[in-house]
Amino acid sequence: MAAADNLPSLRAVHLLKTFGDGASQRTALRKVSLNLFPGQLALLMGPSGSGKSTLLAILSGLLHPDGGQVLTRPNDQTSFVDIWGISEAARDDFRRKHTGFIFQGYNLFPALSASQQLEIVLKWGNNLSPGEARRQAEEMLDRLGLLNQRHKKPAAMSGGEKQRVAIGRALVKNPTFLFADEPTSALDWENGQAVIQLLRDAAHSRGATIFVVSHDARMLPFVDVCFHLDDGNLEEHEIPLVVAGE
Ligand SMILES: Nc1ncnc2c1ncn2[C@@H]1O[C@H](COP(=O)(O)OP(=O)(O)OP(=O)(O)O)[C@@H](O)[C@H]1O
Repeated sequence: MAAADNLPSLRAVHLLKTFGDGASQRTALRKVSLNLFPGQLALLMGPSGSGKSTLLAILSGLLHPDGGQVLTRPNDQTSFVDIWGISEAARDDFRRKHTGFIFQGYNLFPALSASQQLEIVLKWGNNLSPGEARRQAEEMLDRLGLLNQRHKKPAAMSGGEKQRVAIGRALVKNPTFLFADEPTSALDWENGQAVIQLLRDAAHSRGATIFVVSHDARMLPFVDVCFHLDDGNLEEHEIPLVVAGE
């Protein structure tokens, strides 16, 4: 199991979110609360339109909730930061220093090679020298089976290659929090399993808190906790006792 300590690294408290007005109003989250811990790989499942992407965006500091709090404790600090109670500049800084994202649409820079996509994060986010950034970028691409593709730009990559580059870009800076929206959707199961194993390693060996939205039930045996959203209501679900790969 995960090396979780007894204090959460991230707490959501009574999150509310509604979109639109009048007849077109949609309530996406209804008083959603959860605790995530250091070293934990958490999965969020639920039907289409149940609020999964909304919750991910609020937890990761990208979408303002209508009510409730997101309390985070980066790098095992003793006190919590309320990410929606600080200034926008402080929130941007928090995201840059402590969080990684894997978006559904990859969000790669069209003009940059696979290696440069990772190097830019290391130079900008972690202040590494160009040489060290390249070394760490290539090490990560190698783990993802992409070293030979390091000079390719997104237009020349397959969907699966783009997805793995996006995953490498999120993992390479060793974030405290990693948020992923359908990270295995463009992958066959062999590559999907490799990605899940990487996420699991990042949680269990480096103590990251990883929150993954996925429809892929094959992920279940690999995760430490599973939440289910239904029409904006969150429940924690039992996961299988046999943990894969250990
Ligand atoms: N920007 C928006 N404007 C209006 N309604 C929105 C917006 N974003 C989400 N919604 C609505 O909020 C609800 C939850 O949407 P959300 O995208 O969070 O669901 P989801 O579970 O991620 O769905 P999927 O699995 O299809 O990606 C839906 O009814 C959706 O139509």
